[in-house]
Amino acid sequence: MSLKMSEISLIVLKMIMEGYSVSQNYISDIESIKSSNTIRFNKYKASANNNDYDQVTRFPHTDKNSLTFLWDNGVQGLQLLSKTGKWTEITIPQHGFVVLVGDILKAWSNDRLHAATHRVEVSGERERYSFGVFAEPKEEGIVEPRELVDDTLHPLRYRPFNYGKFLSYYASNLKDDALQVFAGL
Ligand SMILES: O=C(O)CCC(=O)C(=O)O
Ligand SMILES: [Fe+2]
Repeated sequence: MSLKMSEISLIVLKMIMEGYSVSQNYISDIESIKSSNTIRFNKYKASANNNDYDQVTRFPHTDKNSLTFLWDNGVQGLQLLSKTGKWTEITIPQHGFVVLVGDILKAWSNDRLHAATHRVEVSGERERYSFGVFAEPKEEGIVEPRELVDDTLHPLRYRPFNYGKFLSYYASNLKDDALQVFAGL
């Protein structure tokens, strides 16, 4: 499973980056600091009210890794915040999954890709279970946006940074603007 997921995450990563016509060298750099995937199960109580946060991923957040793959047990509840500030419910298809861009891919793409803020709200009587595979760089990997940068519309937005240090910084304050504060220019 983990090996297959690594392959899929690399294919999706490549498709996205090739869509932006970045050089093969750049894609190889991104690939070369790939790591294994972290896996997480989430459980959400049925009809929990909004103050009853039994699961931290109920809170609005962006994922701090590069790409996230999500499945659920058919009890919907995942919501994405649009750029215009509207929450939209996302249905994860029964035999499919949803891919979310995380902060690391946002940085690598020099903000061309948007890491959507998301949260979970469960209503109804059934518990929600979700399963996430989180593709991320090695802790010692350096995230360095070099391409997709130009002087006019897309000036460089992030300094090169170490993924492990970024995670430690986020873990120490849990603020969702961690990427901007830690590495933003
Ligand atoms: O349960 C979900 O659908 C979302 C989970 C999530 O956002 C996460 O694990 O980071
Ligand atoms: Fe998430």
